[in-house]
Amino acid sequence: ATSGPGCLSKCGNLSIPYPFGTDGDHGNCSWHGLFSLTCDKRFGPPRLYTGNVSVLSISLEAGEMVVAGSYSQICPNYSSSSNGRSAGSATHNTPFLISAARNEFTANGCNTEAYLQGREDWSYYTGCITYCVSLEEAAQDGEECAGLGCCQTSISGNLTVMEVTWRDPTPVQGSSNPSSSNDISTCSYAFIAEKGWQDIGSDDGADNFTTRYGETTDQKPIRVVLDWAIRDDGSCLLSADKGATPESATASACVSDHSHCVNATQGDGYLCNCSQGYTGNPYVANGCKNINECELGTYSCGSASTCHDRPGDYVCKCKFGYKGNGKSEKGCQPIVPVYAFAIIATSVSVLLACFMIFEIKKRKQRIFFDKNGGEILERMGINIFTERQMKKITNRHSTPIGEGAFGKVFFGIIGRADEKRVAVKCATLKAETLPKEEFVNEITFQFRVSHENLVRLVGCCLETPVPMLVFEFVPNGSLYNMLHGGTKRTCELPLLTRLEIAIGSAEALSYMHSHGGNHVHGDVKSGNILLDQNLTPKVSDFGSSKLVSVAGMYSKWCVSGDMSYIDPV
Ligand SMILES: Nc1ncnc2c1ncn2[C@@H]1O[C@H](COP(=O)(O)OP(=O)(O)OP(=O)(O)O)[C@@H](O)[C@H]1O
Repeated sequence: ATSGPGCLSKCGNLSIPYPFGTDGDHGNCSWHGLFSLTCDKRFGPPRLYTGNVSVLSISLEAGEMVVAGSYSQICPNYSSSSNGRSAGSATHNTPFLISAARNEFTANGCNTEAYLQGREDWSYYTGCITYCVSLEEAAQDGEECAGLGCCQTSISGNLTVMEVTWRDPTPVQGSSNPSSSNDISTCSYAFIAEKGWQDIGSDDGADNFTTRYGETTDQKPIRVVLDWAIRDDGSCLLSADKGATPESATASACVSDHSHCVNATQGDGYLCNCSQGYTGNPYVANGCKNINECELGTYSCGSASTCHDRPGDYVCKCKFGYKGNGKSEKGCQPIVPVYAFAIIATSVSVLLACFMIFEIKKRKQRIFFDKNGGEILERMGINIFTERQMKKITNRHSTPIGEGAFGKVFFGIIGRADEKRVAVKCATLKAETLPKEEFVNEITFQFRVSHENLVRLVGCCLETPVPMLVFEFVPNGSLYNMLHGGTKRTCELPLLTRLEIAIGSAEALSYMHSHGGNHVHGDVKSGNILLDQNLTPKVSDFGSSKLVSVAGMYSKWCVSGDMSYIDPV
């Protein structure tokens, strides 16, 4: 990120980010030559220097540089007077200032006063007094510097010149002279260093000063934090067309897209920062690069959302079935609320169950239809009704007109315009049907025979375990009811009518015996002789006992019929 070819981007392990650069042999690499560093390759690894001070690290974002500082010491054998050796530092005419926020002044020793004098006119003056009766009393490594063997104090900002001076402390009134009363013969040290530096152990586990009061050989470099900034180049300009927000502040050194200007931490001048969502070097063209938060894992998206990178930002897109903003506190909410899911799921299950019941019923109906020879009968032109049609015909079995051994008989109406009244026989007991072939023959025969004294078979429904038989409706009920039903009509039947009923019934039997081959009724009784509106007899149940027999009642003797009419032999 340096300004020209041949400029070093690294010195040893340290990066040299622009505006810093190594000038001299390699040309003008630093910004306006003001951030010039030198890389001393005589060391292995090479060391970076600003002037004669070793650079330890550079931070572009914070505008800080950490350098190796020096310390001042005074030892008893040098002098018992006030002035010892002193360490000074000067940063005037450089972009650097000693960071007041990040450094502090420390003095270690027993019975000593260390002063820090600063500013170019030496008008700044602060100091630290330490005293201890014995070294045992002095603050040890890691203990707080509170005056006993160790003292620390904050420093003022904007210091460009500093120097440490020493003086023996004035004896405490009432106590004996410390310098003569104790035998402490250690050296004292004073330095400016990064806050907390003294208490941070070095890599090999030893304290930065091996002992605070002993010889300071092989100690780690004292870390001093310097604030740097682009100085003498005006200050940040707020751009009106961008809403004059701090993020819109510009300055000539902030050349990268997505960068802005911020005021220097200390003193005049400014720093450049990459805008939020970008990182890199704002001092070079295109130096600020987008941060892919999704890849780095530095995003915070709610559980129902996924991270998607955007230039300078990221979005949390809600997963399928959710809506909202995964970045917001509310996060992504299900599009369909949970209770709606439950309702939908229940409805779907109910629908599914209904569909299955319907399917199972349909299959059963098909099985019975096939078993009862439905296809053959259909081909023969027999009226075959579906179970649904039967419900409609009987108006859901709403009008029962009688009950026999076989089951119940319901009144029904077929058609609308030319209404045909019918009697529908439905089995209520578990019954056995004839084998398919015989059943088909019998139905066909019943359907085709036609005699005015026979109850005509109109059709059948084959979708039930026992087929439903549909007969023409005979309005005056059975002869039995007419004779014994307790109505006054008993006396109303004149002899001639009775004879006509007997003749009509006999003609029906004769017809069946002569036209129907082996068709015997098997259950001739007054209950099976029905009377129409003209009291014309119509023999019913002819062959229907054959079509359907009640299991376990008659079939086991191979005899069908009413017990009271059966030949006792
Ligand atoms: N075609 C029909 N028209 C009018 N009513 C009928 C018809 N068929 C039957 N019924 C009425 O239904 C009653 C029962 O008839 P069903 O033939 O089932 O039994 P049943 O003949 O009385 O006895 P069983 O079943 O033992 O022969 C009859 O008594 C009659 O009143």
